[in-house]
Amino acid sequence: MALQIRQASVEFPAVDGRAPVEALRKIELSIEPGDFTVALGASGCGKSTLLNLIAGFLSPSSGAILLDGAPVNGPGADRSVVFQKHALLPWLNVRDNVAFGLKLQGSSKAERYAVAEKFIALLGLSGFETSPVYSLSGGMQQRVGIARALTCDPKLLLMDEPLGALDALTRERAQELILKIWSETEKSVFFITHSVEEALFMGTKLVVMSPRPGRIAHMFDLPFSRRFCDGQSARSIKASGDFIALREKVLAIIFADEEEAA
Ligand SMILES: Nc1ncnc2c1ncn2[C@@H]1O[C@H](COP(=O)(O)OP(=O)(O)OP(=O)(O)O)[C@@H](O)[C@H]1O
Repeated sequence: MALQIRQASVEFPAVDGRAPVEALRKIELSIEPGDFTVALGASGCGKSTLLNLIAGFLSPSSGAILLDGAPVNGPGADRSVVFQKHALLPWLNVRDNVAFGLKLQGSSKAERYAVAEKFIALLGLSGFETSPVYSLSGGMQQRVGIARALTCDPKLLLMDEPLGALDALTRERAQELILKIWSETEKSVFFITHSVEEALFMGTKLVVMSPRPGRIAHMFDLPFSRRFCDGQSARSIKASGDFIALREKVLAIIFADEEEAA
């Protein structure tokens, strides 16, 4: 599934006497099958607005969002969203949370539990099927959220800072897990983060955005996630000279953009 964003702008109307907000200006971006596109940028530069456009939660004020050439008119089962706060249903156990999307689609209990089982295992949650989600750690709850997003077999997984609330060690493990799932399922991913290191490690394509108005300031093709999927360790990738050099380059760009915008 290919997604094209063509000259898309979003302006939020004036509310309570405040000026309208030009959240995105003329965004031009393509996501091809298998791409892992990461959006990085200062707070308020429009990353979540861009994700909401792709998800179909928002319509552009001008321009177009096309999925395989057809305009996106709203949310669809071909796109699933994972939020920073996992938005689980606290009164359901792990299995029923994971199977929830399929229930909404009308699958039988046997069908949805069979699919849920597969993703519970893929996310390393076997043995916790009947645990209430509130009894799990933050990292496990986030994995339940990712398993739930995967059960509907979306072509494009949209992740809005999914690892932002995790401690450093859990976050590194979750990064590796997401890359493993991405390479095994061959899905396309659109991933938002505030961490330059995470962005460089995870993405095949990096989109650096700048604020006021939100726009794409820079784009980079990245090799590191494919190296990880080919067997190189995450630590050795993050400690490599080309990774560190690009990290410093991207940091310098972001700081320069922020100074310019200030
Ligand atoms: N529903 C809304 N109504 C009005 N303004 C909005 C709305 N949603 C977002 N904005 C504004 O649009 C701009 C972009 O917001 P957005 O949440 O997309 O940025 P972001 O890059 O995701 O920020 P963060 O990294 O802090 O999550 C901000 O100035 C924000 O205040």
